[in-house]
Amino acid sequence: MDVIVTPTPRLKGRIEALSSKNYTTRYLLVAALAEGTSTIYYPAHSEDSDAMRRCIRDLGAIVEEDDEKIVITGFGRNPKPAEQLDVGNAGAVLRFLMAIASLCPDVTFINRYPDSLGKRPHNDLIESLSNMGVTIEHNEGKLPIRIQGGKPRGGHIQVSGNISSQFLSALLFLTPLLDEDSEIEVLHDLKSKVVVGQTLEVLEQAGIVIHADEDYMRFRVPGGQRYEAKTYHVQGDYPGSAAILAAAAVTESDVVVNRLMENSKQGERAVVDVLRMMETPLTHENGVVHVQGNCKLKAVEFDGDHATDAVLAMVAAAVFAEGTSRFYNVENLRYKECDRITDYLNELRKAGANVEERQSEIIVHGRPEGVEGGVDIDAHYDHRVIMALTVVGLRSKAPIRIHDAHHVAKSYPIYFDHLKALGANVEWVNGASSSH
Ligand SMILES: O=C(O)C1=C[C@@H](OP(=O)(O)O)[C@@H](O)[C@H](O)C1
Ligand SMILES: C=C(OP(=O)(O)O)C(=O)O
Repeated sequence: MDVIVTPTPRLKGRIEALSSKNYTTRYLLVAALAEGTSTIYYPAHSEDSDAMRRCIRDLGAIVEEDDEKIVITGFGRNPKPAEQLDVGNAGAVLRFLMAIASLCPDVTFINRYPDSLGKRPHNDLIESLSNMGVTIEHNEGKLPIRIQGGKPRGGHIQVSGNISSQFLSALLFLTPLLDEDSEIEVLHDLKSKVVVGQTLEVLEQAGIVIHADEDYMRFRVPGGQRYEAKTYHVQGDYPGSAAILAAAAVTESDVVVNRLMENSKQGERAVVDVLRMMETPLTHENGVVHVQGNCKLKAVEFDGDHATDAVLAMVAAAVFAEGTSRFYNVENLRYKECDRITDYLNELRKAGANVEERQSEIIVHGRPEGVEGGVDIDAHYDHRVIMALTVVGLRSKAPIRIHDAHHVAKSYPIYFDHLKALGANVEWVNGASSSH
């Protein structure tokens, strides 16, 4: 399915932020790793969280749900031997479960998205798990991946952090269950460091003890621990809401988004500060962000690694800012659902934006007068590209058509419903290519 985004000068209304994808996948996992029954209130409903739910079920968790909650009876440290797992296009779900699958005799992760997740590298985690005694067959570090585990060894574990923080998070979920104590040492740089804070927060809520150095480069993990069954409440999602807030910033708007905690550990909450730095009129109080956009934005310089999943939305806002914006330290955007630097900037250029790339930087020469639009956009299987290009389309001179926009459901299936509720002119239409 495609979406046609027709220029929309005004947005107005109030929405509830969707629930956080990253917290939902983590709570599902720790609930599965506990032996009793846990309850997760207000879980996210998206392809990625569905992937985690499906896989923990395949590994033996009992999952029941109604409109407001999921109730899970976990398998503890004894997942049921599953032959195959299908994580869809979800990177974090794959990496976390690769670690947990090493408790199973023989599991293969299938390659259902060869042009997206199928291209992403997992070598760093494969190397760490192999050094722990797990046998792994893989396609040059990519899917399909077969894991023959059983009894991985703790001890001194090294993992590289310069491609993705998910490899480290995966080991933090696994090591408390091992017989031995572990010491995890992060090699090179640690990208998306803030997300590790979410992993540690959830582990602590699940009763797990981890001693982390302040810079998150070294961890001591006592072995022989048990995950406790608990009740969890999922907070609102900043990465998805970042696109809504950017849309409000580039239009004349009066938009309220509820359920965005000021003290959240989601790095993407920085979108509020960045929009403020860009001089968008807004307030953030008691979990409510209120944007009163006036179409006027100033350029900004920002270390994107603090808010990885909001960078594309911020770049979309910068397309209409006065001056040149720079988003630096973002190289690992190249290893996501698509190359979020080269592929994304190509689509932005088609729409008329003036953007440049460096290996680890995105530079935007703003066009406050608006961009031409009137083009077809390739989604590259990437929900965040779809959301960001929609923001650009709202302020284009002619409509843009985003092909295969249904991939927005990876994290935010109701994104276009929310935008419509705010008055945006967005319409689903049947796409010519149904193969994606
Ligand atoms: O741990 C997680 O849930 C995530 C970590 C980040 O990935 P990287 O660490 O690969 O940057 C983020 O971009 C992704 O959407 C979710
Ligand atoms: C990159 C993302 O997710 P993942 O790495 O889990 O596929 C994302 O949600 O933007």
